[in-house]
Parts: sequence; structure tokens; C-alpha cells
Amino acid sequence: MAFSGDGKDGRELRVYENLDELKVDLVEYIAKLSDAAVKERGTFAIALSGGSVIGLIGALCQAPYRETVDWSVWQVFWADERLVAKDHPDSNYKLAKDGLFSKLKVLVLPSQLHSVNGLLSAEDAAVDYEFVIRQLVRTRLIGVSETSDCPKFDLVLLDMGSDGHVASLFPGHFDPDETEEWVTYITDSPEPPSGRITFTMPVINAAANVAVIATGSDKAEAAHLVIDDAGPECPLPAKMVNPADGKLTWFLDKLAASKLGSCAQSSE
Ligand SMILES: O=C1O[C@H](COP(=O)(O)O)[C@@H](O)[C@H](O)[C@H]1O
Repeated sequence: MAFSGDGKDGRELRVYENLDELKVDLVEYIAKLSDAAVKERGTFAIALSGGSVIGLIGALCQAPYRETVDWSVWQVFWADERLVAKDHPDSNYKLAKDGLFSKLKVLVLPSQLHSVNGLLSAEDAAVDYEFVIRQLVRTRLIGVSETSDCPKFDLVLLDMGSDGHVASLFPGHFDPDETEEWVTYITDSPEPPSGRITFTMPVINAAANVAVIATGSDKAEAAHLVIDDAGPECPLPAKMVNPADGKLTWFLDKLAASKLGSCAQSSE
């Protein structure tokens, strides 16, 4: 690892020489959180994103994790989803299924994958997904925040876009003051497809652990603005990720970290 340290507000920054190093540490991080949640609660509720995330965690399907992770207790959700059919190339569910869960057949059952109904209208899909989450909070398959009225996912895995978006919370296309909804929707996404549903910021910030991943030089400017708190006035969604009672860990490769303040540039 090129750099690892605690930044402001208790967040941890992990910067890697290259993608291979990042992948190795990211899957180990997920496996450890899974073990800890299983010991503490007997279940592991993880919310995935789209973008590059699945490509980075594919090693979970391989040794040793295939054998050592207790897959039977995983409950899988999506922090955001594009409103398309499940077999559409834009579907975040399809991305995760093809890249991960189709290789973990028998270990992870379809009933453990809580996908979004992308064939509903945007509003109905958001209402429907929030309902699904509420049922599973009631049965404690998802934890509940001690300090807010929100579900407490064991891990929310986010991939920051080059514009500073996370999940489908895009700059200028979300309500930074949202407090009521757990899942919301947009019909004017700046990146296709236009219809999406997404966790709201309060749900992300109620998680026990949030990982934000940024890789590649196109993420460098946004990473600088968010991590170095360098502006702009209107907060980028990624800058609002700040779990109230949980832990925030950033995973960056050197390219994404190339514009960060000097401490994150030094080699160990
Ligand atoms: O549209 C989306 O983009 C982001 C980031 O994706 P990337 O291609 O820039 O890596 C992703 O986090 C989100 O889940 C997805 O729907």
C-alpha cells in the first residue's frame, strides 16, 4: 500500500500503488467485515453499487474466500439501480450476478439477492425497494440504527463517479436535505439510463461501514475536492458521506489519489 492513514472526521484513507493491490485489500476488508457481522449479528447485510466495484471484488469467488466466507448469511442489496430489466447490460444487478453471484451458485441463493424491480416506474420502484428493506429491518436481517430511523447496513460499498456522485446521488440531482425517505428516485440522471433509484444519504450514513472506491485519473479531481475539502460551495454527494456511528474507508489507486494533499502522496 502506498499510503494508509486516518484523515479528518475519523475516516481512513487507503491509497494503493495499483489496482491489483487495491483489489487484494478490498476483498480482505469485505471478508473481515462479513466475519465480524456474522459473529455479532449472525447475518451480513451488504449494499453494492455498479460502476467498477464488481470488477474489483471478483476475487471473493476464489480461494480462500470462496471457502472461508460464510455466504449463507449474506443478504445482498443495491445502493442504487438503473431502471432496466434484470438482463439488461445497464443493470447493476446483472453486473453483480455475472461478475460474482453466478460463480457462487449454491453458496448464495437467489433469495439472498434483494434486487430492485427495474420494470416499475421510478417512483414505484423506490417505494417498492424501501418496502423490501423495511420488512427485512423488521426481521433484523438488516440492523437498525441506534440514532436514526434508518436501516443499518453492515457495509455499503460505493464507487465515486468522476463528478463526485455516489450511488445515484448526482450533484444537482438530489436533495441534500432529505431526511424522510430511505430510497428515492431520479428520472433525469446525467448519466444514462435516466431512470434510477438510490439509497438516500441518511441511509448511507447510518451504515456500520461505508467504503468509497475511486480508481483512475478521471476521479482525481473529485477525490481532491472531496477528501481535501477543497470546495465547491455546493457539496458533492461523495463529500456528504460521513457515517454517524460507523466507519468510512476510502480505497483509492495512485491515479485517483494523484491530486490529494501531500500526506496521501508519500510512500510507506
Ligand atoms: O452509474 C453509476 O456510476 C457510479 C460510478 O461508476 P464508475 O463507472 O464511474 O465507476 C456507481 O457507483 C453507481 O453505482 C452506478 O450506478
